[in-house]
Amino acid sequence: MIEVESLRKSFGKIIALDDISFHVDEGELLGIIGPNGAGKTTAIRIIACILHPDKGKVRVAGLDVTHDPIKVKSMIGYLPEEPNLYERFTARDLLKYFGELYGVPGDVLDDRVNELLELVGMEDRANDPINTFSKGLRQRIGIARALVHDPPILILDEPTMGLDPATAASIREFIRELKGDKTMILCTHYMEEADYLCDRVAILNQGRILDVGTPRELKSKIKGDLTLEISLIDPSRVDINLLEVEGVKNIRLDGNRLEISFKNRSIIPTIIGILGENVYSVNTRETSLDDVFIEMVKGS
Ligand SMILES: Nc1ncnc2c1ncn2[C@@H]1O[C@H](COP(=O)(O)OP(=O)(O)OP(=O)(O)O)[C@@H](O)[C@H]1O
Repeated sequence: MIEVESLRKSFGKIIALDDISFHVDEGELLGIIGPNGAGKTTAIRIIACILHPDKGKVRVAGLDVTHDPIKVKSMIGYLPEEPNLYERFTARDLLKYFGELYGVPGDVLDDRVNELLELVGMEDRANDPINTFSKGLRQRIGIARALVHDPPILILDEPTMGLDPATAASIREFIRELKGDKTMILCTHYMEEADYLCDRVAILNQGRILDVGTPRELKSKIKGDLTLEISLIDPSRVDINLLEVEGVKNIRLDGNRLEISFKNRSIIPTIIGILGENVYSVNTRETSLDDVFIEMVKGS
């Protein structure tokens, strides 16, 4: 549905995107994760026809974004990082205004607006002006605005940034409910969010894609499926070479904290045996996308 090929974009001397390629299949939710300034927003703004690329190609449903920007825009709903909403409009009027702008026929517009207000749980605030809304309500109305022309594609830039945990969770559930119906791109700094929602995740750093895969593939490739967190009594007595037994995928020693990742829990007794009485405490946890992100960005 979306094909990005050898995309480049610079702002003066800053190379924001340095030859990136990826695709999003129809009905898929692709996450883009990366540190600040990695180029995430630049990439999605080019796909949404807000920025022009310097080089490379982006096709949306077979249409080239530089040749057919109007048609492409009509297929995309875009929630920017900070949606610029018309403050004095009521929620209902804002949605009607954008519906008209996108050419939603008058006879279906009222129903569509009511449906969207219900979908984002804002029927009771429909007639209140935007400037009375909290950040969470603004995000909800921003998402409703992005959906007003019923686009097949939804692009969300940090939809839960700065929201309290309960509101963030309800927005995540909302995105999850749209899965399959819409082709989606989600930029996020929250690794758990990417893990929970995304079919595949692209890791972007300094304008380059480090890897793309399902959260499971990425975790397994980098770290194995389990991580042993060991608190040591005397880190200077640890010989890392001895711990590199078969099945161990990654070892990190930081102060008195030792992290060892592996695929199969059967090697745990071997490792504990090697460390012997130097072990103060042990904890086992599943490898997270956070681990993958830190490891990849550190090594790039
Ligand atoms: N309009 C602009 N003018 C100049 N530099 C820009 C502009 N937009 C982005 N950049 C630069 O391009 C690089 C990529 O920025 P971008 O906003 O795409 O990153 P990001 O991954 O979305 O970051 P964040 O996670 O902080 O939102 C950064 O170095 C940024 O400063």
